[in-house]
Amino acid sequence: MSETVLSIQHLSISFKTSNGMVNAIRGLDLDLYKGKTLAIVGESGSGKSVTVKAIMRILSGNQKINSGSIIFNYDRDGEKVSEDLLKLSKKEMRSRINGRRIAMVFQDPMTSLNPTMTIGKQIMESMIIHQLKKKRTEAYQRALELLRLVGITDPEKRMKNYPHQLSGGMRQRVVIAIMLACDPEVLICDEPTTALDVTIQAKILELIKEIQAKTHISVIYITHDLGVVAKVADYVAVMYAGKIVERGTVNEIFYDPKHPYTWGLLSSMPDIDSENEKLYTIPGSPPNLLHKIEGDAFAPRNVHALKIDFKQEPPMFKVTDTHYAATWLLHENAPKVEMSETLRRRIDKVVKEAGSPWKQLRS
Ligand SMILES: Nc1ncnc2c1ncn2[C@@H]1O[C@H](COP(=O)(O)OP(=O)(O)OP(=O)(O)O)[C@@H](O)[C@H]1O
Repeated sequence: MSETVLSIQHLSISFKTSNGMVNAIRGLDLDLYKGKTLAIVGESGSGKSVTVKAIMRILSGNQKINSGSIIFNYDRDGEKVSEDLLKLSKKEMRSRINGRRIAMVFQDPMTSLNPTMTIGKQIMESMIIHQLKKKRTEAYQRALELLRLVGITDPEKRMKNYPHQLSGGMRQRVVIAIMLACDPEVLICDEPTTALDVTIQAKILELIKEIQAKTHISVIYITHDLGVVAKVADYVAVMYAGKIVERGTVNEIFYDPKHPYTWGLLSSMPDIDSENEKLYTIPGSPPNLLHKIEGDAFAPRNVHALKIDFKQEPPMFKVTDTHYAATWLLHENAPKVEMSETLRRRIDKVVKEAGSPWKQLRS
């Protein structure tokens, strides 16, 4: 296993609201490895965005970090540095980390672009702000190089364009170029293709993979689209109600999932033939995070729940060195419950058809 770039340990975050404290992240542990892609998946409200915003330290003012650390390991002038991002001031985050070493691509490219500035200027600005030593001519050459890297033809001409002169897919490419301008160690992608049409989505995903192969950047992908996960991820973390309930390599999560919630997510993902089939949806809805959760947060929705699930939270059981799941079904005394035959058959089918893209799931 490669080096750990980011390590989140025992993270707990609440938000103060007029109804009380929302316990959005309830003890989260997660590692990102150098040069690898980690996909964080889960239903809406499971805490994916809050997790990555905590890394960037861009949570809203009503946030309260109750405990935990986010250790970032990187090279600074040839020296290995290990810092807890939660201990840095906002100013330090802005000047040394955000955009410089950890960059984020959002769903809507316009949130990251300045409509009144040419794209060339925006890419160069990013380099000049963060790497003061760069000369303008050097920055110009590097901007051209980055536009080529993200697949933009005729970059000299494009440098003079304003964002509104580009298509949605092109804008997202430009955002990626801006984010790469400072050679960050980590790129966080928050549903970066959701706003784009399906063919453009595939191209952007391909692009991020190509860039990763060239630059060995580490990528965190947050999405509720398992089709995207199958295409981009090396590792997958499944989130439910502010916790990681299963994590493993992409193969382990797709072909040997252990948590009933992961079974549910995989079952609700359409394959190419299920166009006219009624898709499975996980019964019930996620818990209200304003209230204290007894036992396993997924228990009320889990048809395989055991008595203990309603009383005691399951620990992370080890399946392999890379695969862990928080379900009492993995306890040695638990009854033997496997994923349904239908899901097994579907997964087998998809494995056989590997390479054929699963239809995009959008919820
Ligand atoms: N500023 C805030 N104030 C109060 N609650 C918040 C705030 N931000 C997030 N939350 C709550 O934290 C929980 C996790 O939200 P988060 O946005 O991380 O979910 P998500 O998994 O990213 O969902 P989606 O896929 O819809 O983006 C939700 O219950 C949400 O309502």
